[in-house]
Amino acid sequence: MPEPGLLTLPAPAKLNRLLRIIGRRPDGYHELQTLFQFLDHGDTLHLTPRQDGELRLMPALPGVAAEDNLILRAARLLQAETGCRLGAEIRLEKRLPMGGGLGGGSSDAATALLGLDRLWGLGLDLGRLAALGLGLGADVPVFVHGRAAWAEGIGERLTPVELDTPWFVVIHPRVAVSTPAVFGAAQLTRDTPPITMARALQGGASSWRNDCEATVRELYPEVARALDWLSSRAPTMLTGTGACVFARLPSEAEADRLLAEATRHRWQAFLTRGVNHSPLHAVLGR
Ligand SMILES: C[C@@](CO)(OP(=O)(O)O)[C@H](O)COP(=O)(O)OP(=O)(O)OC[C@H]1O[C@@H](n2ccc(N)nc2=O)[C@H](O)[C@@H]1O
Ligand SMILES: Nc1ncnc2c1ncn2[C@@H]1O[C@H](COP(=O)(O)OP(=O)(O)O)[C@@H](O)[C@H]1O
Repeated sequence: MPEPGLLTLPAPAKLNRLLRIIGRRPDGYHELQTLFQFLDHGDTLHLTPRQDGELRLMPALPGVAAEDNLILRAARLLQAETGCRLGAEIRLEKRLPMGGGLGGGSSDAATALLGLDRLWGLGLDLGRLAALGLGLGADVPVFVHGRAAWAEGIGERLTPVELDTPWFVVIHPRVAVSTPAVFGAAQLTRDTPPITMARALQGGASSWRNDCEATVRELYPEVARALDWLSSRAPTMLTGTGACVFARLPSEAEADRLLAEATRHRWQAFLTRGVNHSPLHAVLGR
């Protein structure tokens, strides 16, 4: 028997198919140009309403205090913003590595915002939920809108795009990368000339690069080893500030063969496909 009021929702991963750092704002945040695409792989959230207004999250994530968990922060923000007096019981099935550049925390937060909006009958539009989400992290708005996107600013100015949808073999080099450490590194290049979205799309996947790669290679030798191994077999990039690296394959069969080889070499890896529409929005019908 399904639990009454239970809502089970995906929190998909993302890849940065391209990432250019074109400047730094006075507040220290970096101005980016990036292409976000979702994956058909991610975390799952199970939400049930509570009448007493309490928020409970299970299980705890190693190294993350409950109050710092982006799911609880999103839930509290929504309660504060709307005056809603309902609460929720939230169970998180965590599959995405933390600090992996796959946006797991941001995606969990977006799924909590959209899921609780539905559970509590709030009816907020995506623009308002995205504005709330931006206060939790630069990557949250793209997950709220649910469309693959060309992003500018710190990642909040979004234009929906339809990208190619290859199969990917993603390797997690078993190290957590600190996003502030990469953005704070002296050697990071911050002066890549801006380009138009049209030019970026015209260039196609073979022209896309990630400006964080050289710095992440220097700071995290495990990531450099994964990039070297994978790129000798298929076109490969770093996602976000890492740690995950991904190879792009034209067919599932080729991706399967590469995954098998990666596993034999004891890499922690998985196979997935790029999707331009978030599976979260498909489930919610938004
Ligand atoms: C760079 C990206 C690309 O997708 O990478 P990943 O973190 O997913 O690897 C993201 O924009 C990251 O977004 P997110 O992880 O939400 O970052 P936030 O929590 O907002 O910021 C963490 C810290 O990174 C730095 N930061 C982040 C984003 C940005 N455009 N410029 C920055 O300088 C700031 O020092 C900030 O305090
Ligand atoms: N629900 C959550 N899932 C993952 N990380 C979270 C969550 N809540 C807070 N965090 C914190 O956010 C950090 C970045 O997480 P994550 O989004 O997984 O990585 P990235 O931004 O590199 O893709 C984690 O190291 C953790 O400290």
